[in-house]
Amino acid sequence: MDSRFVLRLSNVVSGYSDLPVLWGIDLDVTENETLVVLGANGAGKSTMIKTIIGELPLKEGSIELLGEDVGKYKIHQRIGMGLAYMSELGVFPTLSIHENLMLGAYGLKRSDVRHRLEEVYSLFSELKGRKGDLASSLSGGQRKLLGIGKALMSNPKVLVMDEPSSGLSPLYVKEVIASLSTLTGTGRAMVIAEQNVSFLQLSNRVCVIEGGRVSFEGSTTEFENQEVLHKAFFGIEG
Ligand SMILES: Nc1ncnc2c1ncn2[C@@H]1O[C@H](COP(=O)(O)OP(=O)(O)OP(=O)(O)O)[C@@H](O)[C@H]1O
Repeated sequence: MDSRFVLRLSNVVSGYSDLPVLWGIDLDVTENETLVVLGANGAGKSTMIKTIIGELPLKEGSIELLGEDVGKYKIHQRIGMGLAYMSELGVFPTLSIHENLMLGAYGLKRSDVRHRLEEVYSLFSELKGRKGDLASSLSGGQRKLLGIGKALMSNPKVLVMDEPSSGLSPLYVKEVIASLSTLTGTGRAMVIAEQNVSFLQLSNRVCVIEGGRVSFEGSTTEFENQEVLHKAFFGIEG
């Protein structure tokens, strides 16, 4: 087993009923890497994220997290091993920013909690100034940041996100990208499923899903040099 891979999907087949949505996905993510998973509506991006975190069972294939086969592990077991999932559904509007972050610290030692809070507040200083405010008072972009901050409380090795841009205006998308850029190269791998190509600013590698299959996988530079893909996603000649 190659320890450089923090996450490895081999021949992953999964879906919601008897008919698979993902048809044999192979994908490796190395530590410190930011992988952006692109694809059109219905391509299978969310299904892939749900399968990685353990919300959907594997029909075939395997998933390794930090060298361990986690295919049969439940979500909480994967999270305990170093996987985190950013979801805005995990942000509770009637709780304060601080209380939301503390929910992400479940099971941590008190001294670790202090360190984790310091890191999250230093990454997202606008949350720090509003610790006591209800999450419901945050803007859409700030709510996403709180979701990311909450996921970071467990100090994950692999952070996965499903469309962090959804529902955000271009200005807030910029804000989220700027905040995520402070996370790149901090020893964590990030897997970001997106339709918004602005997220390529963050990525080292790109994976394109079409009809539940990987149609491209390579460096961001390679992706940008692929005229057909470039045109398909940017709508312009490469
Ligand atoms: N809960 C579900 N039950 C049955 N089929 C589903 C379910 N969720 C998604 N699908 C189907 O799985 C396929 C892939 O959907 P998925 O949500 O993974 O795509 P996506 O690439 O994330 O798209 P989008 O960008 O629109 O969110 C689609 O055909 C969709 O209809």
